[in-house]
Amino acid sequence: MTEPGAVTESLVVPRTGTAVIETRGLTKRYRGGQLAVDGLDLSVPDGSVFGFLGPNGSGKTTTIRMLMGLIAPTSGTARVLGDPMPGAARTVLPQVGTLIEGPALYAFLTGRDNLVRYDSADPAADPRTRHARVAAALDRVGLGAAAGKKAKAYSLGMKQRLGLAAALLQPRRLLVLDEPTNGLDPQGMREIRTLVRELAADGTTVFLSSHLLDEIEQVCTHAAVMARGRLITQGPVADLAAGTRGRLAVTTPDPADAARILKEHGLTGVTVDGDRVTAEPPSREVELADLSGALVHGGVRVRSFGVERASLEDAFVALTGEGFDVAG
Ligand SMILES: Nc1ncnc2c1ncn2[C@@H]1O[C@H](COP(=O)(O)OP(=O)(O)OP(=O)(O)O)[C@@H](O)[C@H]1O
Repeated sequence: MTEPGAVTESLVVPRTGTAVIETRGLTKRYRGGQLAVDGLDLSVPDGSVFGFLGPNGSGKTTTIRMLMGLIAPTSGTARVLGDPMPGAARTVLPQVGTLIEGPALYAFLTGRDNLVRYDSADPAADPRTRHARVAAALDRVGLGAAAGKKAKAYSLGMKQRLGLAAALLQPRRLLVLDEPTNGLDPQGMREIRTLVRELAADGTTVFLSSHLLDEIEQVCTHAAVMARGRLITQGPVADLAAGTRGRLAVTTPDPADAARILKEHGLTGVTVDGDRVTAEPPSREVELADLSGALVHGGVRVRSFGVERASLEDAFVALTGEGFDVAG
């Protein structure tokens, strides 16, 4: 006989497929006339690590400001955790942890006292649990041992983690992080990325903006790609590049000869980087065998030969016709 409890449990439907952030035609034109965000339809699935990717100036920060109710859209709508923004800001924002434009820290206070002060400014925060919550948040971001140090002695990466700890003082359904690794050294970047993965594994949806393609590929399950205020594409990261063909790559100690032969066979976009020669792949699969044959006949010693999996960068270039300008 089935226990009633077991039956009930099997009926619990996980919250999947719902959008934590949803925008329709979201548009922002600044007073000077600048169209910063243009008709954005964004859908951020529950439980995703969602990368909001675009070169500098593509409208990411403006979008985040609208999502958080900090500025009003010119037109269109935004829903966060199912409720309209900015209308429902008072009920929505307490469920959202944010790290936008770097944490505001008091340099002469310790990391711990910064968090105590931050928590005290939150009217909804229970002072009786304050010290326990502060300690837990510091541990969560790996700052337990440095909690007694003044914030001015923290590295940039530690300051950023302290900002994240502030966002984690309350249980959150959604974390919104604007360029969380900006300005950090590789070690600091790794720490933040690891932390983001851990937070997501705990079930928190993470929405993070970045102008770093490899960061999105490393950390995110889903992404939206912006260029000049418009959404180029969105979806699972694995699918975004799937529609794009990767490049033909040849590794060889004879790169100049290899490049010449590829060009002679009509290949375009041939570039040489050390012992690596890449090109736009030929349009028909059968030509690949002819090409490798031609290289060998031409005396090129081939170490490796093949069409590589397309990266998000390849997809961006294919979709926009522009290079992904990280320097912005
Ligand atoms: N307050 C403002 N008034 C007028 N124009 C603005 C304002 N804020 C941003 N812009 C312009 O809107 C466009 C989008 O800027 P936004 O900051 O949203 O882009 P971004 O993708 O976040 O880039 P970044 O990473 O450099 O902040 C840019 O052309 C920018 O110059």
